[in-house]
Amino acid sequence: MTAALLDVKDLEVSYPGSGFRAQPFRALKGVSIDIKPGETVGLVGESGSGKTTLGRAVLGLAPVTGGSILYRDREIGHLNRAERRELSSEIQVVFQDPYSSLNPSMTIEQILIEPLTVRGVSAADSKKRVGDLLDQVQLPTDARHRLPREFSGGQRQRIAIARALALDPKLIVCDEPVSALDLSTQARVLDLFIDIQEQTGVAYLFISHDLAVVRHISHRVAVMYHGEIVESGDGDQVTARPQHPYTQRLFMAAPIPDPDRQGERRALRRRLIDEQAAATGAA
Ligand SMILES: Nc1ncnc2c1ncn2[C@@H]1O[C@H](COP(=O)(O)OP(=O)(O)OP(=O)(O)O)[C@@H](O)[C@H]1O
Repeated sequence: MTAALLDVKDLEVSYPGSGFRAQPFRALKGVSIDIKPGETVGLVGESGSGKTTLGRAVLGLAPVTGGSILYRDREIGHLNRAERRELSSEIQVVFQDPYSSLNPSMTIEQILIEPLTVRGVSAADSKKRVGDLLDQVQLPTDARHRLPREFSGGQRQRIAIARALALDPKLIVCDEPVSALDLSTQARVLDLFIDIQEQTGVAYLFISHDLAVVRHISHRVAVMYHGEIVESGDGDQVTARPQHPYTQRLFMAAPIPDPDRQGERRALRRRLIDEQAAATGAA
């Protein structure tokens, strides 16, 4: 038993050649990363570096050609049907674009009930759960009868988060979930992610190209460059005193103060995660 919820080791992903690339393309080269229960690991990197590919691999959606992905000590490539079904509840995803990720013809209630119905939750329990989910993402309960187009980008992202939470996941892959939002909305949605984590103990793999966003939310940060993790560690260190030239370039483009107002809160959150993981590992 390890204390990690997710343990990725030496992961290789190759896309088959097609179109402009005749040869297979190695999108991930020996990537190792782990996430503890309740922890946020931020994944930062430039466009095309492989961040989404890693997120998709964790969701079982990328052509893995080597290495391993252990989720709660089980190799996700070797699960039977029942285990895969369980895994698809426990690992959820929130995408970047709140405009295209919600079915425009379904009401919010229908959107949130869908994953519950698939898992056989009764109609009465599902309706109650919708109320709880809207509450959790700080939307009014009368939102349930409205359509996605009646909401702003930030509110739609809250709905996407509520949908991801419907089945009580242990891990959410968040792929650039605030990149399409304006700055003040970004800050509120990031704080919502943190509040939800504190309430539920869910872990996040949080993908972003923005160092400040990743620093705000993450306990630990990994930097991806050309399909490899080139730097990782404590979020404050990586984001304020970067070592790799790529991270340094990012930092030069948008310096982040160190320490900042959130520093103490982050340090406390980090300590709690480490203590919990140590307790689990010892059990
Ligand atoms: N389905 C696919 N088939 C072939 N190549 C792919 C496929 N998906 C991604 N790639 C390639 O893999 C590399 C990594 O892509 P990926 O989308 O993981 O990067 P990213 O860091 O998430 O970029 P962005 O921030 O732009 O989303 C890119 O060179 C991309 O062209």
